[in-house]
Amino acid sequence: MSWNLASRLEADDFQLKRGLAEMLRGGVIMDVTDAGQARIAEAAGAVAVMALERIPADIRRDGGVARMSDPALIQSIQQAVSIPVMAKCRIGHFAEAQILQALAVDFIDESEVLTPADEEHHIHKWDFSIPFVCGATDLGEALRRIGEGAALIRTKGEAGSGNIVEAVRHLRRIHTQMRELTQLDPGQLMSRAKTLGAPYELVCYVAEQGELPVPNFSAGGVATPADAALVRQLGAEAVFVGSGIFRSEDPAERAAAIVRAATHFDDPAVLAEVSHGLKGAMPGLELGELPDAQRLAKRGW
Ligand SMILES: O=C(CO)[C@H](O)[C@H](O)COP(=O)(O)O
Repeated sequence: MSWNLASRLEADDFQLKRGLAEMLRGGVIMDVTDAGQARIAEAAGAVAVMALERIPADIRRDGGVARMSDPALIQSIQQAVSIPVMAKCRIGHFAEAQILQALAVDFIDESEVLTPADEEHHIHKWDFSIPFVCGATDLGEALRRIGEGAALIRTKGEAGSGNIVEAVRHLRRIHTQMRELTQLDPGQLMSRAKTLGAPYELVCYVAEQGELPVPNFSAGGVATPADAALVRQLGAEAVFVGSGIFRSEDPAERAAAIVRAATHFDDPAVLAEVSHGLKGAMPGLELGELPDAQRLAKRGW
């Protein structure tokens, strides 16, 4: 295989992975912890589910080490639904990723929601035939993950918080940084690659195209239909939702409402209709006083 990044991104196998990510555009990917929840998600119109043992709010509450889910759980969810099934491995835990690949999940999420296994290295994702999704809080982090082979980026937000503020921060930051790149002279791009800590070829790509070479979704803290509409209007091409659905008082209704909101994100009349009469949203966390050690978005680099 060529080590040239541009030719790797253009290769058929990467194009296929990216195409799978593009098929999820406009939709909602829901965290589910059992087959019953997966069926609720599918019936509500989710484009994919993320199989995991605990939703992020419960991982946050329980503390301790959070690892890849039991394969039996993942397989029971694969059998329950016909939509794509994603599953998470720990950052840098390539052996968990190998297991998920053997289970033929549709996407592997190298996720900060689980406890990192390696604080220095993320997985070399080019080694895998299954596409990876990775989180990012800024453009440099997004381009580093793509440089390692990620076919889909999601802004991290602050998973399990029920608070949209970090998702908004990360989306705005990435879009601002991409716009800035398009204004630079070619002679300024190497210097910018250095400050971003990002591969030069990918910095040049964004400067020319004004966008990432893979889709960018949003995750972390979506709790209401309006939250989903907000991140879509800020440029997220699809939305991951976990705790906001299954920690609310009305998971099935809320799931369907969030799907409609993600689709009709720029139609306030539809947003008013789907927001009407829902029961209680998940309780949210005020993040201002949350110490860094409890911030999942700080995991990875
Ligand atoms: O973990 C995820 C991505 O890796 C989740 O899909 C997402 O971040 C869920 O966050 P929340 O529970 O706040 O909706």
